[in-house]
Amino acid sequence: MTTAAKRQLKLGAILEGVGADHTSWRDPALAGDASIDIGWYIDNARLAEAAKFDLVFIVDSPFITPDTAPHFLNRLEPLTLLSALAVSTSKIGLVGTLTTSYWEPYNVARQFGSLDHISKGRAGWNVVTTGLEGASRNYGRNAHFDHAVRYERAGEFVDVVQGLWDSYEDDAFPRDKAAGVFLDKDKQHALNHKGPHFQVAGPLALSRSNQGQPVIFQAGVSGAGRDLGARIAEGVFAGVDGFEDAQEYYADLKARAAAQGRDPDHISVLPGLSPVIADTDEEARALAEAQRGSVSIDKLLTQLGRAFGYHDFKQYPLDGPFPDVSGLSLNAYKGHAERIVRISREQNLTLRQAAERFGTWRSDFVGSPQTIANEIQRWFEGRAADGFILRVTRPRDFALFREEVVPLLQARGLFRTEYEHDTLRGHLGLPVPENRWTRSPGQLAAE
Ligand SMILES: Cc1cc2nc3c(=O)[nH]c(=O)nc-3n(C[C@H](O)[C@H](O)[C@H](O)COP(=O)(O)O)c2cc1C
Repeated sequence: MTTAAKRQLKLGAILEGVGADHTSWRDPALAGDASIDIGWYIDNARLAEAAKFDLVFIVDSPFITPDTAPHFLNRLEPLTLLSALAVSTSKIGLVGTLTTSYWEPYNVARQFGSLDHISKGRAGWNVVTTGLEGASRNYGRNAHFDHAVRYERAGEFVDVVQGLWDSYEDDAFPRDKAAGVFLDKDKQHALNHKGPHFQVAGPLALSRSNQGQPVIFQAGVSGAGRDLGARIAEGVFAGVDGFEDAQEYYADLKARAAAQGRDPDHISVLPGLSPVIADTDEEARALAEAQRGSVSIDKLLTQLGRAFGYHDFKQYPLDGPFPDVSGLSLNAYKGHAERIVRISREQNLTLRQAAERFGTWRSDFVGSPQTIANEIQRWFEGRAADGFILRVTRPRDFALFREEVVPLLQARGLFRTEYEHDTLRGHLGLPVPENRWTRSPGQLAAE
């Protein structure tokens, strides 16, 4: 485990345009088309880079309903968008979400491998299996893969992609003009994967980048999700519910990684962060209350239903107990749905209280810049987080965080004042993965 002296906070910025909630879009300072305006993304990626963030993060899902939150209703495809950001920035990491349920490993290996070359080693892939059942109907299926099958496929999918990324040894291309030798054929390798879900021959027509391979992110909550994250993830976007829940998640994920023979320091736990910042704690609390109060109960019930595959909670009495949903197939965002049910039962929440608690991002970070910095430090030093992923939408909130909170973290020696590396692996303190075809027999035997 890294000693406290060497540990540095990691900060990411989710670029969410008009917002994944139901009120940010009404902010007068936010253009209504921010989610489809490449200029908005370039501007905010550059602001995050100027504040020395580790990465920008693009979330995604291939299914919407009329009630979906504004940013998700009308947005750009992550990889297309990140390629434009790659040529508009020079240091910050570029992490995109792509589902393993409705893509092919060969294509995904090419796309993220290409982004890694275009960005000179700054690409990351947020591996999701898609929790929204409706996505299946956009890909010719009548039903979504069962949760357990989704994760089985996802594990094999990532293994194939990482195998394809190693198709060429790093010195496979001598490009010897005098001798007329472009490729050393002994250093090109076919994967010839044959598994329960995928058969992929390879090789991939793309060499490795200067960070070896893109960084793998994940956001599992359920047992299966955590096990997959512990095996493959180098960054985990954690959806946690307060400090104690975050400490439990952090300890559990690191233990699962160690149990699978991994260095727990090579998996960063990064909870989402939606701070509400004002000059004083009182003003910030009032602002948070006003923001929360501005979301209609209808919208809160819709957002609550999203974790249950957009189940319609409007059919139940608002001030009655959280309804019995045991008949629902929790095949959507299983971990989130199970946690909502558990907490609602444990705390005897009414449906209204559950909608207010889980229907919008609850912020544990409300206060003056000092208060926010203190709470970030408490989570970081209390091993509840290795860093955070800041949700970027309202300009004022992002500006306050960059200009008021980041300098406090830097003054405390918790966060970088300057980039020391050029790749995403470098920023995150991750090793460049050895090419499997050039590992020594001893290393292969040790695996
Ligand atoms: C902060 C955060 C961001 C997420 N972003 C996405 C996303 O962009 N696309 C997606 O399909 N799922 C996303 N998820 C959902 C996860 O991939 C996963 O399905 C969910 O956390 C439930 O985990 P489980 O499947 O292990 O129960 C996100 C989850 C969290 C906590």
